[in-house]
Amino acid sequence: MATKKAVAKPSASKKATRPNRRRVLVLSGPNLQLLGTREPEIYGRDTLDDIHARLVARGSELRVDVDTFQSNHEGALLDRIGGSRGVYDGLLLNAGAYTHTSLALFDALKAVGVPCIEVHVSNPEAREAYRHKSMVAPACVAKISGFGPDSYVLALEGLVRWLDRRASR
Ligand SMILES: O=C1C[C@@](O)(C(=O)O)C[C@@H](O)[C@@H]1O
Repeated sequence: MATKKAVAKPSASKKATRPNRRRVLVLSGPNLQLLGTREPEIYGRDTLDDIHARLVARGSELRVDVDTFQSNHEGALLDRIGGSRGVYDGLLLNAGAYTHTSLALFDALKAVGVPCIEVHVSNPEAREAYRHKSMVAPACVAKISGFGPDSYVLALEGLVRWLDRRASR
């Protein structure tokens, strides 16, 4: 008697396909090159290079290639965001003081539609009133702030979860 082999049907829950590797661009704005010596009681003692090294290491555990960029110039940040569509799966953006002023950064994020997590080392909402308003927040999928230099790594982990969840929908 011929026996039928059971063939497993793909279930809805198996739909999630995880891409092999992802690419994430980490952008830091004005004065963040001074981390390490800048008001350490607020920002801690890690340099931006320390943070970038940790992001690259965590990224390789998460199968994410991490590129990093810092600039004090709004236009340079805009150029990197503007060139990110189709190149990067996601962005992390600590726009520094431009967070509170830059309609142009908001517009750039909206224009490219690449998912972005807003990042802050400090917790701006717990500081001076002029830091409470974020121009970029409405163009971001989430925000991580107040964890010191760990904010960047937590934001990378959060972005990966966000991308995984989107891929499984
Ligand atoms: O430059 C910065 C750093 C910051 O973005 C942060 O990472 O905590 C917070 C901003 O208010 C400030 O202008």
